[in-house]
Amino acid sequence: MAQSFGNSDSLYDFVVKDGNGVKGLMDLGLSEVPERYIQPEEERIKKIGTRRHNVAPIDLSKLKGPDHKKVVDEIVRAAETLGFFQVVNHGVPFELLESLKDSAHKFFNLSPGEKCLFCPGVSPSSKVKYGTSFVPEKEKALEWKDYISMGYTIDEDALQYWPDQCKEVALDYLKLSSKIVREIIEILIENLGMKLEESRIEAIIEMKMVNMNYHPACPNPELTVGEGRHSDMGTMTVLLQDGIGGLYVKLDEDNNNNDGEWVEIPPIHGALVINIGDIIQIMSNGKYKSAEHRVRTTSNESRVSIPVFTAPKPTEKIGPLEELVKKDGVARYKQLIFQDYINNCFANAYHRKKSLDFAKSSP
Ligand SMILES: O=C(O)CCC(=O)C(=O)O
Ligand SMILES: [Fe+2]
Repeated sequence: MAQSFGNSDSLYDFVVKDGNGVKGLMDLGLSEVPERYIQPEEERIKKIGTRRHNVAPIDLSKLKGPDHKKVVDEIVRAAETLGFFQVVNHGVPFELLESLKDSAHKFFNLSPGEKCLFCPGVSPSSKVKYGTSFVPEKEKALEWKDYISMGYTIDEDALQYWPDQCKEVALDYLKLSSKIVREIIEILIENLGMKLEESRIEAIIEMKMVNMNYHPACPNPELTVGEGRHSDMGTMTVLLQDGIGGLYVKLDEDNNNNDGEWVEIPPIHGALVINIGDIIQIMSNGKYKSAEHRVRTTSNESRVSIPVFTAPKPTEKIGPLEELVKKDGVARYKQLIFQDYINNCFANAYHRKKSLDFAKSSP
């Protein structure tokens, strides 16, 4: 028998404050989504008629052979156009990818009480947070998503504070993904005719975090979103999605022949998705794209996705690379402190504003 929520506040308390999440809501046996989850028309995601971005994944192992230049060109082209691409032979073992997905399901299948041991204010570390939606206290329509965020500082803390169900695999994944990120950043910077010192590259990916996202099967996928439109505010993201699908990326409106069409990044078994973040778009003076993306919900299966986010530390100064500004004759973005950028992203996310607009230099 489905529990009824007398008003929107009691639903909010149940899902957000009491830590039941969307999973807890679905476990009540709802046959339709509550009002609070219904997205405005323009944010709903149409499955039918959406093209799949059927581009072969890039084989990273070939960077070490005679095809080096060809692989570099593929990476650069993808970063300059869609800002999303998939990679295989990336160094993260297949078994680890499988364990990650299993451990995400294990964590979200815990009771609300067990998951809420990681709720803000209760969690043993401010770097570890279980929650739902994005900024639920500010959002009119909630996202159909629960998540656990695990910020990295040192191995000992990860092994002490991250949830037992996933800490070991998540830590291995974070380390291997960081290597991929470093390698791709070096390629992208070199392609601009520059070389960054090792310490500078480390500085722009100093903050590292693994998230596990959980989108329960949803009775009304046509009305909801698993994740609303956004671009990743950090440097680069490595993403593992399961086989269910539903990740949509917006094509660059500047490319002629389309006006912001959304395409689906199809799941490829064993592949990882690479997503260029806002910081790389800013540093490259707009040459590489941080694309808007969002996630659809599904009616009959629960989806998991596991991103590793990398970003500068909050006090880091960011802006277009100086040599590039000289070459281009214009700075398309201003210099700013990353913390100010983060603050702006959180303040505007629920207004669906493009976070990158804040960094644009005045005309
Ligand atoms: O679930 C996905 O496929 C994408 C997740 C995502 O965009 C994010 O967590 O920033
Ligand atoms: Fe994202």
